[in-house]
Amino acid sequence: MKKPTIYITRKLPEHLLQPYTDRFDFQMWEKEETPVPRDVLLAEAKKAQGLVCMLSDKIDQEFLAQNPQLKVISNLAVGFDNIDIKVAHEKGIVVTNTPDVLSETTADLTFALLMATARRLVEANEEIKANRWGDWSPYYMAGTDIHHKKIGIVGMGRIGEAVARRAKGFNMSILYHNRRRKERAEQELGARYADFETLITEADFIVSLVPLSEETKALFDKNAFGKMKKSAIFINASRGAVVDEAALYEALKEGEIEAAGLDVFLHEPIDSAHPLSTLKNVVCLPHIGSASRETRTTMIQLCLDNIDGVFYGDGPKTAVK
Ligand SMILES: NC(=O)C1=CN([C@@H]2O[C@H](COP(=O)(O)OP(=O)(O)OC[C@H]3O[C@@H](n4cnc5c(N)ncnc54)[C@H](O)[C@@H]3O)[C@@H](O)[C@H]2O)C=CC1
Ligand SMILES: O=C(O)C(=O)CO
Repeated sequence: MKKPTIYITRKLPEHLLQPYTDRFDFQMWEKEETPVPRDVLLAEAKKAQGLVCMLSDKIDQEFLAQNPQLKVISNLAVGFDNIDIKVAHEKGIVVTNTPDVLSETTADLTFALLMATARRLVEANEEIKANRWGDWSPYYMAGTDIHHKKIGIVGMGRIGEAVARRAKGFNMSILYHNRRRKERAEQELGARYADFETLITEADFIVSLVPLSEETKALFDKNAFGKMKKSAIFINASRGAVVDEAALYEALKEGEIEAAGLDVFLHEPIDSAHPLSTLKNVVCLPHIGSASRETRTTMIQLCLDNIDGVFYGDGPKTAVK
């Protein structure tokens, strides 16, 4: 058979594609750091039987209506809120994502963000860069403790559990909220299930690791921030849209909560003019949860293996159901 054409929406390293080139004809957007323009994506995808896409590509009804010939869409992410799964499935297109392989790396970053926010690491580093480090004084750059505090994890899935394992190592008490109770995690980690309201009211650190869906859109709103402790620290490593950003800004500015650590935003990328990045009590990161060299390589390989499985094997390793 003729080699299937696979369109890749961002420049990926040639050596990772090389093992598959006898079986696929790869076409690729030429830039690594700039997303493919919509018109190019629409034109190129029409010539392809498979697509490797990124979070920044909107695989919506319009795209899918124009590309019913696609057999597989392989998303370089575990989150798939950029893809209209229902419409893709109606058209018989297989959608795949990259679960598990990024869980530990994303949990490392989430916990690092929690620590950086609680202990004001970014602000402290800025003190030295701006030559403001003076004499020792008792409360200079004092943050808040992490050990023995209460963490509340909203979305106790693969990454949520990996964060809970890290929290256990810091002797934290662990609350979680999830669609389903997880008895195994409760036993292994001493985690306690709580409804959403109890979790946000009681936790010292509230960590969002819940996927973006109609149910979770703006889950963290004015009402939720109003219920948190004044000393609460909010961490978001899932998707920006689970937060009402204006409400978060108000809560941080008015001292309704103490601080926030954010890896994700409603409209990415943000810049220094974004209201949340102007606040001293916020640590902002440019969506780097899974960004280790090892994990990004593994994610790319999994994307390609999924496509390979659809065309030449027993199906994809990790299909979105
Ligand atoms: N910052 C970053 O770079 C990264 C962000 N992510 C985000 O993290 C999310 C979670 O990834 P995984 O842990 O692999 O997913 P997962 O599917 O294993 O876990 C999500 C958990 O949330 C729960 N959940 C879903 N809807 C809920 C609701 N309405 N209320 C309560 N619980 C609900 C599910 O039951 C599940 O246990 C991804 O969807 C993605 O948005 C993932 C990787 C990297
Ligand atoms: O995998 C995801 O969902 C991300 O956000 C990036 O790894």
